[in-house]
Amino acid sequence: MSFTEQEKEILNRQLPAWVEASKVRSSYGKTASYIPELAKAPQNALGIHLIDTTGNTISSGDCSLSFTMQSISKVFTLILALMDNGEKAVFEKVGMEPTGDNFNSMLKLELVRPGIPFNPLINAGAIAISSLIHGQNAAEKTSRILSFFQSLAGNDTLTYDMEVYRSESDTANLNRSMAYLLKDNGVLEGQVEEVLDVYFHHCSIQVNCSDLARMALVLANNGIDPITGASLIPRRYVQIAKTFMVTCGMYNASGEFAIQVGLPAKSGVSGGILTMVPGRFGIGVIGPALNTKGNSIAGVHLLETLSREMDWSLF
Ligand SMILES: NC(=O)CC[C@H](N)C(=O)O
Repeated sequence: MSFTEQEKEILNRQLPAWVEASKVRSSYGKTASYIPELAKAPQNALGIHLIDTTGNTISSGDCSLSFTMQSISKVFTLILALMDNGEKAVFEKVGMEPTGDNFNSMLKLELVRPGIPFNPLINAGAIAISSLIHGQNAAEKTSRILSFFQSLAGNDTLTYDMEVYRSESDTANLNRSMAYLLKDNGVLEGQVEEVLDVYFHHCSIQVNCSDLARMALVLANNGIDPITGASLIPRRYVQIAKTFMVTCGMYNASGEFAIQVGLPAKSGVSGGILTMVPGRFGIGVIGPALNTKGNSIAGVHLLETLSREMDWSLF
């Protein structure tokens, strides 16, 4: 369904002011620095792009900014792993529950038996998912992921930011230790370093807000790209992905986000957020300064405003 005349009128009139008001929040956050390359992002940027099912778009702020998908990619590698292996095989390796811990925590891998990651959207779970992607070797798996993302974004120029890839790969001591623990627990298939290479590659796929919005639109439309009519994801797997986005997509701030915004969403440490109004719009947001939970501080504020003013909460 297209933007209504009233929605268009309100968004065109108010969105720039809402973006400006949320931008101010950036000074209370910080760009991620544990991946050194990410610290170079413009701290005060904020942009948003919306697309409806007939292809109308509305955008405001710093929408031309490119950034890496980071954890947002986990939604789509989960979907590809489901398409490759089916539900049963995937959920033998990862659980379905939120952790309440930080996204890169390995605490529960030792505390709870069996030592499988709680869900596919935390780092441990996404690394396990990377090992389930079909392909002869890391290069083939990586290129299958990239082509899948290109088709979802309707953009065959999507590629990796190799600086960010190298920066993460060179400094990923925590993810590396987690991956070796998973291997020891019998969760990871294949060679640990190969699995990590696939994971670092998909985290470093470079996008802008309009790519995210278009990918979100496919989820909002239950797996069919409404612009081309192509059926890209089985509906059941979209349902699984959207449910995880509500329960775990904003890490251990997912409950608060569900109350304040009430939309399925996934954030990444580059400051991107992919969200949607199901059946209606895909939405991409970028705001590199993060809050203490690792979510874009200005981006979350902007989505809270939009949801409240436009009455978009699903709940
Ligand atoms: N929260 C995130 O976006 C984390 C992704 C990042 N590549 C990491 O593994 O640490």
